[in-house]
Amino acid sequence: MPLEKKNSIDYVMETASGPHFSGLHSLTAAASPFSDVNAPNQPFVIGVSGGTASGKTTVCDMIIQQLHDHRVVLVNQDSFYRGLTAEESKCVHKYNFDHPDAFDTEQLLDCVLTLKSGQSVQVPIYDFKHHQRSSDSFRQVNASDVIILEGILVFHDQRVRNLMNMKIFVDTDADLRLSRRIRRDTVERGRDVSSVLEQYAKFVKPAFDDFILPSKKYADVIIPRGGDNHVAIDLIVQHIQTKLGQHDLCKIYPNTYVIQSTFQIRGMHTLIRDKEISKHDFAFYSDRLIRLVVEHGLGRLPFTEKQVITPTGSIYTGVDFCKKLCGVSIVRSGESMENALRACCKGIKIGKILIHRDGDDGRKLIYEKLPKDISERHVLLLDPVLATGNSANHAIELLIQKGVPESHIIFLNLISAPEGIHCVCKRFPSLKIVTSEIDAALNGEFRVIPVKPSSIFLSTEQFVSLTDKNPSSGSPILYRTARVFTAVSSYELYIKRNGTGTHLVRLHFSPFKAQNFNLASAKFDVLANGFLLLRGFSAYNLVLKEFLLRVDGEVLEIMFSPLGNSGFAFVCAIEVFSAPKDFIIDDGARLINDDGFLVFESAAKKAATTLPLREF
Ligand SMILES: Nc1ncnc2c1ncn2[C@@H]1O[C@H](COP(=O)(O)OP(=O)(O)O)[C@@H](O)[C@H]1O
Ligand SMILES: O=c1ccn([C@@H]2O[C@H](COP(=O)(O)O)[C@@H](O)[C@H]2O)c(=O)[nH]1
Repeated sequence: MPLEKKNSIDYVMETASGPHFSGLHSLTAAASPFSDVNAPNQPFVIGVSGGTASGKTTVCDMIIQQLHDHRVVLVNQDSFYRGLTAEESKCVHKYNFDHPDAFDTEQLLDCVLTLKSGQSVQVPIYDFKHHQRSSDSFRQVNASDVIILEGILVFHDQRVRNLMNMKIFVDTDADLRLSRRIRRDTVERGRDVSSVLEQYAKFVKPAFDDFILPSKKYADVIIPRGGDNHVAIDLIVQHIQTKLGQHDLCKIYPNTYVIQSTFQIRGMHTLIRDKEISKHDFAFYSDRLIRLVVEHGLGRLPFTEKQVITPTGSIYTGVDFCKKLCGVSIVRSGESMENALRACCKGIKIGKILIHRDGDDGRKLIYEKLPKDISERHVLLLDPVLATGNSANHAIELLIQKGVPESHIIFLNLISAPEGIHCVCKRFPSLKIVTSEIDAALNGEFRVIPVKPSSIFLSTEQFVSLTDKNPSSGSPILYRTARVFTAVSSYELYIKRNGTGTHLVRLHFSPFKAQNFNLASAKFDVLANGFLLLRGFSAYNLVLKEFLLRVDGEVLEIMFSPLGNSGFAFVCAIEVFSAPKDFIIDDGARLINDDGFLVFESAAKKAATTLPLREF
């Protein structure tokens, strides 16, 4: 069959037999071919060592402060002091706290390995005054992006060193360290100066020379003057941020860009993923996130240099935006990104692609409405969730068939799954993907649907609201207004959480004349979640149409598609009622007619129109 025919709306609608899914399909982790990349990102482990009172804790605090947009946990080697036995406690001044054996290194190893595996741990609490661990309390340390392991001997054991991605040695003058130690131990640890000096001479200094200083060679970075060295700390933080900001997939596919994560962005993601979020907040925060993605995507467009004269008469050399641009949303969910795109690019042209699954064999049908000159434009392809990537690939293929160079396509997502990134980037290496978060992987429970769950959401701005100025007497108010759509437009109705079930859709059409529109001359198709409800429909009188259809999910999309010369569609009112789940008998429904009866199989997967009541 010629492609033209295959892509025609008629063909799509004729052959449509199942509901449309937005491309978000669940895969079990086991089924995923990308298990290596899907494994949760390993935390970045930083080891910080140095002599006593060198400023290790101070440096760690400064790093944590600057890494404010990441989850960072600090693990102190001190927490793993074994604690003294009753016998040892009696002559504490003979105990060497600076020898590697003073620590339970096996427990420390376990702790870091557990945190690296993404689990939380209970870290012991050590009391320096009594040289004991607390017997009944622990500090809960949660899994995080960065683990900082700090202590005088954290570089001593090779197994601990091997867990570190970065090793920092804080190098502070010995005299300064001693003076700090005297002050700290007398003020904070209840010691007297002579015992501090005695311990220092007997254990602390020799252990520094024997174990700590020799471990300096393992350091990747040496920070002279500890916390006073702001330049070194800034450089370290920048390096960590680069490492963290770069998702593994961005290293594999350099054309994948994840917008820089901040607490604000993580906070917004936390909100929109919270099943308790209100509709209003969901719409507000997802829109904020989408705008960030759109702005980032626009930043990936080519630009030309431009000079302007400022009000003070000087020349400002800047850049000029790329003008040949358009948005294309993958219907249905992509439309939720259109407003953000319009807010950023005034008057931008927006096209639509509907990917329609044809049966269960994976075949797809495509309906499109794209700007005629799309081949000359850079395309921002919109779909908030990149899941398996199948729908995206169909949409991209279509754009390329329309003459858009692959490198002129920027695919914007709110949330991307690794499967989707692999699927799209492997096939289209020159295209760019911009996303605000890459999820761990798709799994059975992963069903983020970032469409705006407002009770009803109109996806277009190309509509006109009409009012009948001369209504016939007694005409209900419902029929005195209408919405006219001059382009493919859809309403998204958020039904309820997991609204799977049968719904009655009622459409009201009352043709009147207003402004330059004669509603009786409108000719259009109406689709609901991909089902063709009305084909080539015109309303010459007041018409009420009812349909029963099953909705799998939370969103019911009703789409109006103007046809032929009329160039517009209209509707006066839409009503949706929920029916009991088993309202339509799935198998065995029969239509009795003169020739016998017709048996319907999988009736619930089809749309049914109700028949007008007649008087006999
Ligand atoms: N740059 C600095 N200037 C002044 N005091 C400092 C500085 N760095 C650390 N200190 C002080 O020295 C003591 C030991 O510092 P700390 O960071 O706890 O070292 P460590 O963790 O290496 O034992 C603390 O009392 C701290 O306030
Ligand atoms: O019960 C204890 C345990 C340890 N110490 C001393 O503490 C330092 C290590 O901590 P820093 O914060 O790195 O200075 C070590 O030199 C031990 O001597 C102690 O005095 N009593």
